[in-house]
Amino acid sequence: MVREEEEESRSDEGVFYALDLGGTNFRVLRVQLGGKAGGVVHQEFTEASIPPALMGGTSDALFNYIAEKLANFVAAEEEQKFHQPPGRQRELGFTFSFPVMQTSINSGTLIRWTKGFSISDAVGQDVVAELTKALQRKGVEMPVAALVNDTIGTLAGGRYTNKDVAVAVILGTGTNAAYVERAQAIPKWHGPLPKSGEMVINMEWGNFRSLHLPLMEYDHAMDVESLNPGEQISEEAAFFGDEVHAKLKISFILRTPDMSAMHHDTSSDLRVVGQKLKDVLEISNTSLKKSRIVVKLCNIVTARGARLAAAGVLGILKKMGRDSLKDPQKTVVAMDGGLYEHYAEYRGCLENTLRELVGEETASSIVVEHSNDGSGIGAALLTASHSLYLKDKS
Ligand SMILES: Nc1ncnc2c1ncn2[C@@H]1O[C@H](COP(=O)(O)OP(=O)(O)O)[C@@H](O)[C@H]1O
Repeated sequence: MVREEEEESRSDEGVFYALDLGGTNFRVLRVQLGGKAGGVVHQEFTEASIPPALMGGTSDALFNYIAEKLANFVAAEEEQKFHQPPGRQRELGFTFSFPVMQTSINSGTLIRWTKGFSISDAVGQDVVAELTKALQRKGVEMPVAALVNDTIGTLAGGRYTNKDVAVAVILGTGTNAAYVERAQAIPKWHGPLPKSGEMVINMEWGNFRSLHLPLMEYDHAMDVESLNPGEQISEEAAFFGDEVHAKLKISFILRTPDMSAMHHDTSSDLRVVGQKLKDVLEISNTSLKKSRIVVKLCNIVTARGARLAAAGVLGILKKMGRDSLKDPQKTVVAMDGGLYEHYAEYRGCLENTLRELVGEETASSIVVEHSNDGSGIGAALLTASHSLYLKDKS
């Protein structure tokens, strides 16, 4: 839970940095905030992927790599574009989207890795301290003022420009959601109530389990397979001939962008499907009939994922009492993540399902919006509102 304090922070101005590590890619963002009415004056970012070897190495190796990219980006800051009020240090917001036990606004211990990372010596460590040490090793003196989850960052970034943003959903390598809740509706909160009367809930909905969403045999197979690769491969079907092709036995060989390309193949002979099967799986000469079945399969898998995500959003809207609005008040759901952004069929199915679930009348008051890197801006804003510099001066 994070207290809603952005409102008071708008007097902040200066250069803020945000670093976003949430999966296969990480981004570094530089923002010039223009004070009370100025908003975001300038922003620049750079992106890099995490080399697979570093995803399973040591904490130092990962954070050294990140610190080096950040150091290079900071060194490239141009004086003509970015101005820092005199005597004020640049500060950093760290968006770290893995399960963390947050111990303060700028510290938190890693509970476990997800999304393909497995760096055992980082588990149980304060990720802000790990990052800070690496920055110091690279000669970057930039305090980390806020540790943020990407859903929280997206919510804060979205709300900064549009007060109707009340929900943020990430659909990328992983998935999660956050929303604005009435503080009084949070039984486990016994502290003082925030002035706004609202708090933000980070749902960590990737861990959601419910009897209402039964796991299918394929879910179990995938779960087991992800821990013990190679042990749970179904060889019952021989769809592409009498034998199961060798590449089909390799877990996770078919990446979402390839599946998406096949799903969106509009050519009359489904040549993208044929090409992908050949390139990725080394299966050639697939008949048109079989290619059509492959597209249908892509559709089944996508529709299930999209409908589950829509059900999750409906759950939030119900909890907020916004699932049957008849008045013109809008509820904006800020979405981000590569899956939502790039997979048009997925995105369309999610939005149609949500409309179907809330009904036409309410659908007009629910707006699903792509928040383009709202998370980075949000992290920079939260950094500004929790500035260590301001704390020191007050
Ligand atoms: N062209 C694409 N079509 C479908 N899915 C895509 C495409 N490009 C990326 N993705 C999905 O987006 C995910 C990356 O999401 P992103 O939000 O960029 O990063 P991350 O969650 O790793 O920080 C990939 O794992 C992949 O599933």
